[in-house]
Amino acid sequence: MSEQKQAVCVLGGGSFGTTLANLMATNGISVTLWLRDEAVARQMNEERENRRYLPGFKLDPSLRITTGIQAALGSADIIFLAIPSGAFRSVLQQIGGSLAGKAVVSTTKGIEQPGFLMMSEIVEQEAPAARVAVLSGPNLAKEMAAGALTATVVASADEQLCRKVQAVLGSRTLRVYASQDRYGVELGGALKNVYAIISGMAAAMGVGENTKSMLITRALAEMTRFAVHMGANPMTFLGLAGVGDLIVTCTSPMSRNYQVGHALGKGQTLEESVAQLGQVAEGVNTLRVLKQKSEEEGVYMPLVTGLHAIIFEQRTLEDVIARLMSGEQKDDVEFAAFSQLGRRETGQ
Ligand SMILES: NC(=O)C1=CN([C@@H]2O[C@H](COP(=O)(O)OP(=O)(O)OC[C@H]3O[C@@H](n4cnc5c(N)ncnc54)[C@H](OP(=O)(O)O)[C@@H]3O)[C@@H](O)[C@H]2O)C=CC1
Ligand SMILES: O=C(CO)COP(=O)(O)O
Repeated sequence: MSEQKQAVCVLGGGSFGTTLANLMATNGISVTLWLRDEAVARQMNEERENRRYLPGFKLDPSLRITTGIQAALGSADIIFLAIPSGAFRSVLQQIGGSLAGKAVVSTTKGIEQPGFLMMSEIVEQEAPAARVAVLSGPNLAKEMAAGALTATVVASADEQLCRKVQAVLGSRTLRVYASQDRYGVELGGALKNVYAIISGMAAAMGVGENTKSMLITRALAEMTRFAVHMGANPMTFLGLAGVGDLIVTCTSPMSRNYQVGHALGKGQTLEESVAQLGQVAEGVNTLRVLKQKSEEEGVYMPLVTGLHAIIFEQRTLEDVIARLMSGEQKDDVEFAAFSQLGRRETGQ
């Protein structure tokens, strides 16, 4: 069968699932989008628009939308998961047995606790006979839906699977790059959300351009330090799924994590900020998980520690900033990090 005849299923009818499904349907791929909410599915089928999560974008006439998860899987060869991390495992548990031999691509940017598990590791547990990949990169759903030129990364040790995903997703507006560092690509996507919250907060405080640049660059140093400690390839963090995604979410008010940070910086509580958003901001949970893991592993992460202190330990912004600025003065680029190339990637 030629790659163009692939059948695809997308699980999750939020902004990203809808965007990906629609992009592939526009490419001429046979796509079924599954979502759990009957009323939203009915509205989408009637009006050919996802008014709840992606208002203003018309859906391709060929895109099928259903709330029947087994019907959605049908004969699909590739299944994309765009379910928030908190619900990811429970959705897989409904269908794990049907995924043997299928390609399963996680697009979710979060971490499960306990276990500090990436979403692809949950796929391996719940659907052990599936072929697994992840998709990550600077991919604001609304911009992709609007046809903005965009690049993303598909990562898997299974090169043939990467080619399959490139074939169904790549288009005149979307370039899909391949990587073998699945762990690093996935970790990059999850970690940057925390720094997007910090950047949104800084923007709300009216900080200068030097400060914004310092934050993004030190965020990259901090996330790379952690990732290298965990066995990811540091070079991955210089790519689209690292610095690329960090830049877009730390600078764009379209990022939901940035929006939460901005609301916090304007003095709202965490509960108010999240409720006002009405969509998922994975960085809040990732912050909790990362703070705990960095302490267990003894990895120095002052930005994570500082944000955690503000959000969860009732410390003032002024106090945290004063501490960050008076810490020991260290080296700029930690070249030692680059001497250990991806233990997880090379299986060492
Ligand atoms: N939006 C973006 O720009 C991008 C998002 N991502 C990642 O994609 C993932 C999904 O995010 P996104 O689409 O943006 O989220 P949204 O907040 O836009 O939508 C969440 C979707 O998940 C559904 N959902 C929640 N819980 C369940 C459940 N238990 N079973 C079935 N469906 C459920 C919601 O359904 P309901 O309405 O019924 O609650 C809704 O359709 C996140 O990890 C995010 O980080 C990655 C790249 C870009
Ligand atoms: O991951 C994203 C862009 O790459 C989306 O970011 P937000 O979840 O912060 O909107």
